[in-house]
Amino acid sequence: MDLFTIVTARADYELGALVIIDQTQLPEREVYLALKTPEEIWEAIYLLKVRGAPAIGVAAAYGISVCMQKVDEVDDFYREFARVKNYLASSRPTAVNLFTALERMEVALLKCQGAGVEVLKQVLREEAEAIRKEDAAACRKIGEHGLSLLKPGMGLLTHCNAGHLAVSEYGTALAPIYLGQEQGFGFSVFADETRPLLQGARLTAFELQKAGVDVTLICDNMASSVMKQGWVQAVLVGCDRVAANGDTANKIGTSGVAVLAKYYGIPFYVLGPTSTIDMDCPTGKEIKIEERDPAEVTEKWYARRIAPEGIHVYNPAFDVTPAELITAIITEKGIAYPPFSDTFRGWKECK
Ligand SMILES: CSC[C@@H](O)[C@@H](O)C(=O)COP(=O)(O)O
Repeated sequence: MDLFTIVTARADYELGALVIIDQTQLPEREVYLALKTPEEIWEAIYLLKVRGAPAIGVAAAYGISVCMQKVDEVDDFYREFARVKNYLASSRPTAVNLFTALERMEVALLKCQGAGVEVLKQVLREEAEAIRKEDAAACRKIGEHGLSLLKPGMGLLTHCNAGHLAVSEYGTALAPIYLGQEQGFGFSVFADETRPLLQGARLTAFELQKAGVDVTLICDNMASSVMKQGWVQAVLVGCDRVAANGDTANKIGTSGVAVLAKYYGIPFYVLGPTSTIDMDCPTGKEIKIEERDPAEVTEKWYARRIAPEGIHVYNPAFDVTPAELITAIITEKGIAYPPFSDTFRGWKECK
């Protein structure tokens, strides 16, 4: 698929850079950035130039690997690794993939204590690549499991962007849609624009249109109207962190869509890799919700300021959908139905 030629994040070791497509410039321009320092990588994650839970994890893994290729003293290696790891981990708090990817890189490194610096660099390169490949493979499986719950001709609704740009290849929430497209399912998809940063309008609409899917963009406050008219038979959303009880953090506005789906009797599906399930987080209450710059609400993306100067703004980037509103959670390992925790435990135990 033409869409899949877009590279969300990759390491270019000759250039000494993490290369990403700048998602803030989509859909107008497909611009790639070569990020060479921890500061540039931190800023790209913070400013959502690379975003989406798995993509942030992959970018951080490649990013730290690229930065560590420049360290030649074995004595400095572990100290510098810890410094860059902690720094990158401070870029965004909610998506667990950022932390698990960086932890995995550290574990790989710690297994090689006593090795020479070239071995350590190689280990980081391999681990980062393994993280990306596992995510891509998980997406395909998520798509297959998700598609088994859908029927040809269905109307679907999605919020934010959990597609190719947020992971790689099929994405998570969009994976059944891409697989269905390949198999002639003829879905019609409603993409919520997703205020305030418009990931739905800028990214999901772009992706689905490029893939030839029948997609209609709606403002967030139109979801109830399209559901009421019977145009939506299932909601598919991604996730940034799933607590052990199934409470799910995803882009702000997701919980509102879940409430609407419950009201209209529409199944509400959460799709993501098992790496997004955080068994150390018992419920959604323990998930840290990122709060962002008020300017994202008052002026960003608009030609002029749209709110009075000095207005108080509350700008949480995510919200938590309670497990009781979720019909099923679909991962690469299968489909979990409520109560979710036993299934999660089984998945986590058999790695
Ligand atoms: C497969 S991506 C899943 C989630 O990360 C996605 O739905 C989302 O909320 C992204 O938020 P963002 O702030 O754009 O990083």
